Amino acid sequence: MTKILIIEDDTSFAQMLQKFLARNSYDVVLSHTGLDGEKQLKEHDFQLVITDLRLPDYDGIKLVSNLKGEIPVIVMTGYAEVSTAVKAMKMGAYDYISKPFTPDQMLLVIDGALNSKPVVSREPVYSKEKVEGAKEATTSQELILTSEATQKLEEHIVLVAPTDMSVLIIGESGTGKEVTAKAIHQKSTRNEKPYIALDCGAIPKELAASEFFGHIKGSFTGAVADKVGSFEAANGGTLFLDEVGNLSYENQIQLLRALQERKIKRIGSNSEIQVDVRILSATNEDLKAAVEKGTFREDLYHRLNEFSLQIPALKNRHGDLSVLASHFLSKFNEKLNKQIVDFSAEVWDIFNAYHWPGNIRELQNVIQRAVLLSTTDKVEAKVLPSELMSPVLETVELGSLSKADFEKEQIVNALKRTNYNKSKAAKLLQVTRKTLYNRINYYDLDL
Ligand SMILES: Nc1ncnc2c1ncn2[C@@H]1O[C@H](COP(=O)(O)OP(=O)(O)OP(=O)(O)O)[C@@H](O)[C@H]1O
Repeated sequence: MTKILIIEDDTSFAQMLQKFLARNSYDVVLSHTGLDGEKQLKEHDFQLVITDLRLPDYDGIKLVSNLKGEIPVIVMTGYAEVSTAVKAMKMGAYDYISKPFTPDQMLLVIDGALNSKPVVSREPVYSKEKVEGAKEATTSQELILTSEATQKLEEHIVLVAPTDMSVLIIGESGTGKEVTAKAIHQKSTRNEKPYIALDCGAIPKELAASEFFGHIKGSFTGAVADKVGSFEAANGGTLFLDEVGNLSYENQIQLLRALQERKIKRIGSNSEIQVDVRILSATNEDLKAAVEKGTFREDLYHRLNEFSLQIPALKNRHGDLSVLASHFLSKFNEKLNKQIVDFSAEVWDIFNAYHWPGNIRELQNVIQRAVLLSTTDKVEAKVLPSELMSPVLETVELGSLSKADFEKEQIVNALKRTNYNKSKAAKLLQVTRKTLYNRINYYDLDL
């Protein structure tokens, strides 16, 4: 029986969830504090953790980061906490679910998490042995790029894919860096060889070398059997290093050496193994700035970045939004056995006005939830999560210049949505009319 740990300080809600999941054949252990949750994790083997993000004695994000991707984690968030949820996902959480949610939504997210790939995906997605499966994987992971903002990106993918150049894929969380990496592999001459993905953000630094290069039994405490590292597993094919900016300095040196010499040694072994691997990597932080700050090695940066692809945030690719939304609508219609034909005009307006901090992943989650909850043949606004309805000015520090563009966009969107009625726009933004006027003057918005 699958064992799940729920960490939630609201005891009656936690018990309700426990009963529901027990009826669905899950073995659930409850913890009402972060510290007790940690204790339970030490004492039992869980296949999944579901945790509230705000615990009185503990920060859910810290818990996610401590687990380092060893067990999938789903975070439960309250109203308008998407940005924190996105942060949790960057730290390695599998997914988030916004309260209030229906039991069926929870089952869907649990199902996804339990079937998610482990930190190191050993599955050669497009290997020779899996030609049959490869087609399936391609359709389910279809890369949609249709807007002007992504036209160049598509051209660049087509040009760089057949080469052996290492590609650095840059973009916010959920913009599609991993699907882009898979698409490059698929369009390359290595597409019948393995594709291995390694999440550098989720491996503890002491284990990174063993993940990269493998080890032999007994070479360190915990090395209970021989292990093939990602370089060897990807030999002849492609190695995708996700969140590469999170590698420790020491791990950066080890990686650089392997890339320069094209040879590796398993930990504890003296024999060198020749490897032929194409490296794709991804980052959601500014690696150039990390180089300037001295936290990321410049030589490694240039090795990884023979070519770079910048994936725009969803809010900057509105031409793609409608195509992506329709794509996810048919995907979830099929998955959930529904026949919803479209979104209402109001829903389209909301989609277009929203800033999508979780990018395409968030859009996909919103549509999955909407398809599940819809009872008519059109998705209506009432089945959308509440955070989409109210722009999140309150999470933006007013006056912070780094957030200026975002804030300007929020103001313009709110005004458009209220037909330029400043009182209504101020209400929507949850600021006073006076603040709104001040911000309009401050930004010199021509309205
Ligand atoms: N262009 C796209 N077309 C279709 N689906 C997409 C596209 N981009 C992303 N997706 C979907 O959105 C989800 C998130 O994509 P992906 O995991 O590639 O993002 P990411 O940028 O690697 O995120 P993270 O930085 O959090 O790892 C996936 O389910 C993916 O299939």
